[in-house]
Amino acid sequence: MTRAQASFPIKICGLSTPETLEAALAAGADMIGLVFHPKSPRFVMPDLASRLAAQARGKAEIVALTVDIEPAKAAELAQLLQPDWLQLHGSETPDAVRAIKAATGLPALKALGIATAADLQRIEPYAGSADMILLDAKPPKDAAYPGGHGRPFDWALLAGLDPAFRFMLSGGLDPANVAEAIRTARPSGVDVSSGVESAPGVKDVDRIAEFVRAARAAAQALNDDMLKKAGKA
Ligand SMILES: O=C(O)c1ccccc1NCC(=O)[C@H](O)[C@H](O)COP(=O)(O)O
Repeated sequence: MTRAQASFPIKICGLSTPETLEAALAAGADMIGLVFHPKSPRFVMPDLASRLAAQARGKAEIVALTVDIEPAKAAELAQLLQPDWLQLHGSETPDAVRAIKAATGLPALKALGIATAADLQRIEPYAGSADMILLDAKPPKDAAYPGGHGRPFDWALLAGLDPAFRFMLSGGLDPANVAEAIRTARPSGVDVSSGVESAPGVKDVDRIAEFVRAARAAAQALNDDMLKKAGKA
């Protein structure tokens, strides 16, 4: 079990400079995401990605974000970057997730876009393949890339999920709304990109620190509440 699977992971995605990565590490982020989708404003070239990964290694889990990557390419990326996780943010089927995992030996964080209650039925087929599910907003119809658009979805849709199901929540989270999102959706972790930026692809060190602080406090309050309800506090 990785650190992220054992705790309430807070992930800062789309980091692309040593300074903003340092801010995420100093704030106590558990996971940092590097985006390998060329159409993204957060895309990092392999050389820079390797340097950022070296900076983060041992301090936070490194997540390589890909979109519909072929297993052989994923194996090359895994060899180059030695990440702790692959985030699969395209339309990868459960079989594709299995093939990518077999080629890389890495755990998979599979992103699923949620807009309506019917979308929740897409979770179950990944039970035997993805190591963690990330429930995200769907991208705008004409989007050039499939994530990181800063759009929230209706968190109340998740209230009926089995409390034992561990998932990460993302989509339009920011320092001001993350506490409410955690109270409503009761996720096992959170992920942010746009909400800690001043412009697409430009991370803001103060917003990163505020986000981690707010998410950590809300996760602690959620945990206290669950212990209280279970009669353990
Ligand atoms: O961030 C991107 O540019 C990106 C490109 C292609 C696929 C996914 C991408 N981002 C995903 C994320 O950053 C997060 O996992 C998540 O969707 C949160 O994004 P945001 O709503 O911007 O906080």
